[in-house]
Amino acid sequence: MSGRTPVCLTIATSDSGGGAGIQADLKAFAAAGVHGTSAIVGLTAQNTVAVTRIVQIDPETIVEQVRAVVEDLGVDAVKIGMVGTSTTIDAVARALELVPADVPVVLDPVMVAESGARLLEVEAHRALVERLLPRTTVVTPNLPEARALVGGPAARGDARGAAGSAGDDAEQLAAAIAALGPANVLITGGHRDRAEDLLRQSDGTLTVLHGERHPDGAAHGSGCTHSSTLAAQLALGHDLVSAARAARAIAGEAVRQGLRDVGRGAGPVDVLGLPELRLRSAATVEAVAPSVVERVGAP
Ligand SMILES: Nc1ncnc2c1ncn2[C@@H]1O[C@H](COP(=O)(O)OP(=O)(O)O)[C@@H](O)[C@H]1O
Ligand SMILES: Cc1ncc(COP(=O)(O)OP(=O)(O)O)c(N)n1
Repeated sequence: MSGRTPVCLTIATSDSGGGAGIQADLKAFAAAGVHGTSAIVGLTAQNTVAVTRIVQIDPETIVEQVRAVVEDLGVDAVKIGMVGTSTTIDAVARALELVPADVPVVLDPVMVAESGARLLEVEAHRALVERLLPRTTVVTPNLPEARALVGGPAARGDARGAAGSAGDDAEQLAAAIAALGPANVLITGGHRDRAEDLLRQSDGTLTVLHGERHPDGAAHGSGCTHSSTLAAQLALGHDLVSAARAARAIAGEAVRQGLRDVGRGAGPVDVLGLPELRLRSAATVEAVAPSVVERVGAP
């Protein structure tokens, strides 16, 4: 990698609760040391227990946001998150034509929130498969989303699904999804017994990415954090297996140190290590600007 700061672009939806979506993506980019940019395709009124409203951004504004970023800052990797409707998917597909063909695209096929709300209209599944998967470098479904992509039961409205058993169908699902056009498939492990991610590369090679399962309770945004970290690692120039390993480790750590004291539902993951940052920023202000501290403290 050259000395230039890598730039990542998230094309996704805002989560007003700050746990998932655009907000999680920008935090994951920052944690990885890349510059984060965004094309916001929709807004959710969302907290840790519910999604109460979803609004889509108009298609031309979506395309224009991507154009503005590509033409000036350049893009080293793209992450696509919640896209919501087929009209938005169509705009995202048009916007991707502005991104150079050799730039990796990570697609997180977001369908259902941790709180249970549906985030992708059922009629939009087909558009996601037909318009976005063929331009995708790595698609990162969780197990229920993987089933839905190949037309399984999750497509009928239970995309959250049950945790897979030790003998779940991840390998067969990865092969079936690969046939739909993405270069590589990474089935994430949050819904699998051992929280193992499974990577299927374009040549059919399978790699299991092991990691500890941490107690649930603060996993809101784990999928967004995972896919954004993966995009950032690719932007940094790492090969796919190393990038997938880093994404598994960092998403797992973000769940482990997740904010169980924030919200009444599943708390947001913490990819930045906020308690440590709080301590560090207090010490830094003392160290670099004692006069400011004195002035703030003065009557
Ligand atoms: N409880 C957990 N402990 C450790 N890692 C987890 C846990 N839940 C999810 N992960 C990791 O976080 C990433 C996102 O996984 P997943 O939960 O499957 O996605 P989503 O949030 O889209 O449902 C994966 O790398 C997964 O292995
Ligand atoms: C606006 C928005 N985008 C994505 C999600 C889903 O986030 P994800 O990390 O995939 O999964 P959960 O944390 O919700 O399980 C969302 N809720 N909102």
